Parts: sequence; structure tokens; C-alpha cells
Amino acid sequence: MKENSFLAPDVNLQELAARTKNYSGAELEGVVKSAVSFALNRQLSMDDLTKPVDEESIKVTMDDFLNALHEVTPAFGASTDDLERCRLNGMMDCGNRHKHIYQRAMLLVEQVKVSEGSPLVTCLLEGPSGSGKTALAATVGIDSDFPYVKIVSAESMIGLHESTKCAQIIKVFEDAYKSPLSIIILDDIERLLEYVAIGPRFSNIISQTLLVLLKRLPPKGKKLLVLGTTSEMSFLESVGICDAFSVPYQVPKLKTDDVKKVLEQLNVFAGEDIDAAAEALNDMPIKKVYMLIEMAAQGEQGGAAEAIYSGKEKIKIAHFYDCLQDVVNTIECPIPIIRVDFEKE
Ligand SMILES: Nc1ncnc2c1ncn2[C@@H]1O[C@H](COP(=O)(O)OP(=O)(O)OP(=O)(O)O)[C@@H](O)[C@H]1O
Repeated sequence: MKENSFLAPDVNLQELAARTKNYSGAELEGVVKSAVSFALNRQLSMDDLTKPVDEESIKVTMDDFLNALHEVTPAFGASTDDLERCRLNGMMDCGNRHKHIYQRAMLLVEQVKVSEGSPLVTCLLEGPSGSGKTALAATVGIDSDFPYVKIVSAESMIGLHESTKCAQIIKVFEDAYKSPLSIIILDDIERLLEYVAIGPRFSNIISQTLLVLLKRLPPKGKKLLVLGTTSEMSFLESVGICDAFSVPYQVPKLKTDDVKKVLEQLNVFAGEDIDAAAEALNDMPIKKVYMLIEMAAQGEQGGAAEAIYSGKEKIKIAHFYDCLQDVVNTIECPIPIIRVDFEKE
């Protein structure tokens, strides 16, 4: 393409090569074809589709290739886009307890990589909802640089029948067995098991499948790290899945010191307000901290977010307390339960 001058000067082949790690030959062909169709599309006039296309002026640009990479993803390799979606806010320093779990998980990555005696290592991250378990697991997956990292989550299997879900989970493990080093993240295991507290109910088929897969050793020469996340530890204990994981870590809510670190990094409060805001956010999961900051950053009249995130303005502490009050009130006032007395009727 370069020799025939179909490539725009901004196409950086080195960068494309780096971004197409784990693509097979057929998938690379797909990327090129898709990039060409993006370039061709630019030449078409939607007002007059019969207008001839000037073939000589078609140039495939770097943007076309980047769009094509979004369309054609490799069957193998780390699904980096899926993993990055689990940490849309990036990864902030959330204090020593979070850092400790990350370091321990990275040690497990190292163990899987070098130790001949541990072809299968399983680790469970448990903790309250929104405490950052998925983001942590995704970060370990990205930082491991393993050739195969996949996340199995209920959201990617929504509406599917139990047996189809099982087949998909088995497929992810079978694919992992083909790669020398793999990580599988089983996100929100209770959701994968269709757990409902009322009843309680769950899918026995998926539970049995996971139990077998969590104990099955990969073929010779292949190594696998399974990272599970859950906020329903007692349920997992009762179905025996908890025991199938060799190392459990508890991902905690943030304490005042941890929140202070996050607020300092966000730089949205005036220096003298940080301590008070951190104190008010004590014992909250990171997800709720972010949500509150986002709410407060809109300002009383709305539209203040840009100025606040660019550092031109700071969040007013009084408005922040108002937002906090709203959220705390919602949590503390449960939906009223209306009792219907049938006997009286
Ligand atoms: N260290 C971090 N820095 C910045 N944002 C974070 C961090 N950890 C988590 N988050 C953000 O907090 C939110 C909740 O995180 P996450 O989904 O990982 O929690 P969770 O414990 O898995 O929750 P659930 O149990 O409900 O699935 C996400 O939007 C994520 O991007």
C-alpha cells in the first residue's frame, strides 16, 4: 500500500505493529480491509451515490486504522478494551490496604509465570459493592502483560440461558488452555451464578461448572491465574466456591486517610476543605466517593464541572455537604414496605 502511495503520511507502522499484538494473519487482513473501507467511505458522497470515486485520491490514514482496530479485535490476547472499561476513572492511589492487595496479586502473577509447580493459581477478591474489586482485578490483568487475559462478567451474558452461559464460560477456559500464560477474571461470581437473596436461588449448573473449572489443571506447559470477585462471600461459602479459591483478599471501603489521598489526587477541593471532606466520606466505597465528587462538581446551578476539573474553581464545601446529605438520606431511608393484611379483608 505504501509503495502504491495509498497510505497517508501520518500512518505509523511501528505503532500499528505494537497495537496489533496477538492478531492472527487473518485478523490482520481484516484490519487492513476495514481501514480501507473507512477510507473509501470518506470519498463517497451521500447526496449522490452515483458520483464516481476518484481512486487516486484515496488515502488510508492512521485514524482509519485505529477505527479498524476497534472493529476487528483478536480472538486471543488480552481484551484490553474490556479491561479498560472496568477502570474508566483510571487507577488512583487508594491507600496502603488497596496497594497491598495489588502487590500481592502481582506476586501471584509472578508465581504463575516462573513457578513450575503452580500451573493453576486462584485468588478471590471479596468486599463490599463498589469497593474497587473489578478495577483492581482488571489492573492486575493489564499490568501482567500476559498474552491471554479475559473477563467473564454477567453483563456480557445478559439474557442467555444457563446452559449457554456455561458453554461460554467453558470456552473462555478452553481458549486459556491454549495460551502459555493466561488470566481469567470471573467478575461478580454471584451474578454469574444468578444468585437471588430471596429464596435463595442460584444456578446449580453454572455453580458445578465453575467448581470443576476452578480445580482443573491446565494442560502441560500452560499456566493460568483465575481472579474472582464477589460481594456475597457468605453465599459463595455456602455453595463451596469459596474453598475452590486458594487465596482470598478483602478489598475494603476507604478510610479517612485513603479518601484524603484520593481527594488530593483529584484536586477538586480547596486545600483547607480536604480534611473536612475526607472525614465526611470516611468508610465509603470508592465508587460512592467518585459519585459524590461528580455530583458536587456540577455545582449548585450545574455546568461547573469543566472549571472544577480543570482546576480553575473548587467544589464549595457547603454544596458538597448538601450532596452528601442527599445520598446518605437515600441510603438510610429504605423503601417503605407496605403490609397487606389479608385476614382483615
Ligand atoms: N483505584 C481506583 N481509582 C479510581 N477509580 C476506581 C478505583 N477503584 C475503583 N474505581 C472506580 O470505582 C467504581 C467501582 O469499582 P468496581 O466496579 O471495581 O467495584 P466492585 O467492587 O467490583 O463493585 P461491584 O461489587 O458492585 O461489582 C468504578 O467506576 C471504578 O472505575
